[in-house]
Amino acid sequence: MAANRIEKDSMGPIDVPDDKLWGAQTQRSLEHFRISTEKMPIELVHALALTKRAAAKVNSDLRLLPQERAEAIIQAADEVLANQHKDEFPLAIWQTGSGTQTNMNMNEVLANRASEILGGERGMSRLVHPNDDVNKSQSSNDVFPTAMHVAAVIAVREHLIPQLQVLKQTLHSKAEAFKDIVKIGRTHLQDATPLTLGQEISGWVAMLEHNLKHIEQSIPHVAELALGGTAVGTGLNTHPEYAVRVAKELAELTKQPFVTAPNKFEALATCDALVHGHGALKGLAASLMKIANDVRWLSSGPRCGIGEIAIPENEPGSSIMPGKVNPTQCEALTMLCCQVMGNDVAVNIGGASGNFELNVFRPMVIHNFLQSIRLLADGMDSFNHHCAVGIEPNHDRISQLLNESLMLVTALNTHIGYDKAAEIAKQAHKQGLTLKASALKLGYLSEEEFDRWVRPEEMVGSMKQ
Ligand SMILES: O=C(O)C[C@H](O)C(=O)O
Repeated sequence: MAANRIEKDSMGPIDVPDDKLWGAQTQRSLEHFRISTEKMPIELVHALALTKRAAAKVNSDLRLLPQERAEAIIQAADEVLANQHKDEFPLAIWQTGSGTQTNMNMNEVLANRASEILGGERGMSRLVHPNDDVNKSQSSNDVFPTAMHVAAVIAVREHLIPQLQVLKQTLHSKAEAFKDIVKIGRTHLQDATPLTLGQEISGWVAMLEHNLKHIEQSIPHVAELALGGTAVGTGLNTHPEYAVRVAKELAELTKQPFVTAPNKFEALATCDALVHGHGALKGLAASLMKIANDVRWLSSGPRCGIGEIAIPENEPGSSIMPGKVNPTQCEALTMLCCQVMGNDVAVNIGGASGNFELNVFRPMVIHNFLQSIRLLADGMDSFNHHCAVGIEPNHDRISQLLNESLMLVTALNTHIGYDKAAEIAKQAHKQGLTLKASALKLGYLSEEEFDRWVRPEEMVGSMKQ
C-alpha cells in the first residue's frame, strides 16, 4: 500500500495516494463515480494535454503566466503525450457531463508534475496551481469541448480516412479485374437481369467514395474550437487575442486545420459538430453493413448456397462440424456496424439535450464518437486484409446460375412483348424447362431467334464501373 498525502480543494481535505500525481478533485470523482468500466479514452487525454500545452504557451506569450511556470507545464504535458503518466487518468466516462473532473484531473497532474520539474513538491505546497496556472484563461466548458474536437479530428483524419481509402482501393481493383464477368443480378432477393461482377462491386466502391466525401465535409465544423469562450461563451477572464492565438497554436502543434469557433455560444451549448460528424460515421456503417452482407451472401455455400465468389478461409468455423469455414470477417464487420449505429442514437440524444449555455452529455458523446472511429478503422483494416483482398470469382457457379436464370427472358420484351415473355418464363418455371425449351414449346420464336436475342453479355448495358 502506498502512503497517502493530504490534498485540499474547496470542499476540504482528502487523502490521495502519495505515488499519484492527481489531486483532491480527481480523488473525489474516483470515489463518487464507481460506475462501469469505461474510462476517459487515451485519445481524449492526449487532446486535453495538447490543449493545456497550447494554453500555457499562449498565456506565457501574452505575459499572463510566468515563462518558467509555462515551460514546466509544457514539459509536463509533453510527458503525458509521451505516455509517461498513463496511470494518472483513471476517471470514468460516467461523471459530470461537462467533463470538469477530467479537466481537473489534467490540471492537478500537470500542476504537481510541473512543480516537481521546477524543483518543488507535489501536494499542497506545490509551486504551480491547478486552477490559477494550468487552467488559466479556461473553463471546463471550453476546454473539454476543445479537447473533444481535437481528438475527433485527429482520429478521423489519421486513423479512419486512411483505412477507408485502402478498402476503397482494394474493391476498386476487384471491380476492374472482374469487369467482364457476366453474372445474374438479384433484386428483392429474386433472380433479375444480368450485370457484371465488376459493375456490382463498382457500386460498393461508389458507396465508399460518397462516405469519404460526407466524412470530409463534416471536418470543418469539428475543427472549430470552443477555447476562449470560458464559462458561458463570453470569454470572461481571457485576453482579447487569446482565442485566435490558442487555436492557431493547436493547429500548428497537430498539423490539423483548427480555427477558433466563430460563435462560442454554439460551441459550448451544443455538440452539433460531433452529431453531424457521427452521422457521417453512421452512414459509413450503413454502407459497410450492406457490402459485408453482400459478400457473405455471394460467398455462401460452399455446396448449397449462392457461391458465386470465394473469400479467404482463415480459421475453422465450427467446434462440432468438421471442415466448416464461416464468413467471420463479414460477421465482425456487420456486428461493429450495429454498434456504430447504436452509438449514433446515443450521440443524437446527448446532442439534442443541451440546456441554455452548456451541453452536459460530453464524456458520453466523445466516448461513443471515438469508439465508432476505432471500430470502423480497425474493422475496415481487418475486413480488407483478411477478406476483401482475397475475393475471387467462382466462374463455373456464376455461369451455371446465369444460364439457369429465368429473367434472361427480359431480353425478349422488345421482340415478342411482355405478356408472351412472361408466359415463357412461367411455363419454364412450372415445368422445369430451360427458357429456350419453353419458348420453342410455345412457338413464339425460332431457335435461331432465341440464340440471337437472349445473350446475357449484351444485357449488361454500357454502365461503366
Ligand atoms: O468546470 C467549469 O469550468 C464549469 C462547470 O462545468 C460549470 O459550468 O459548472
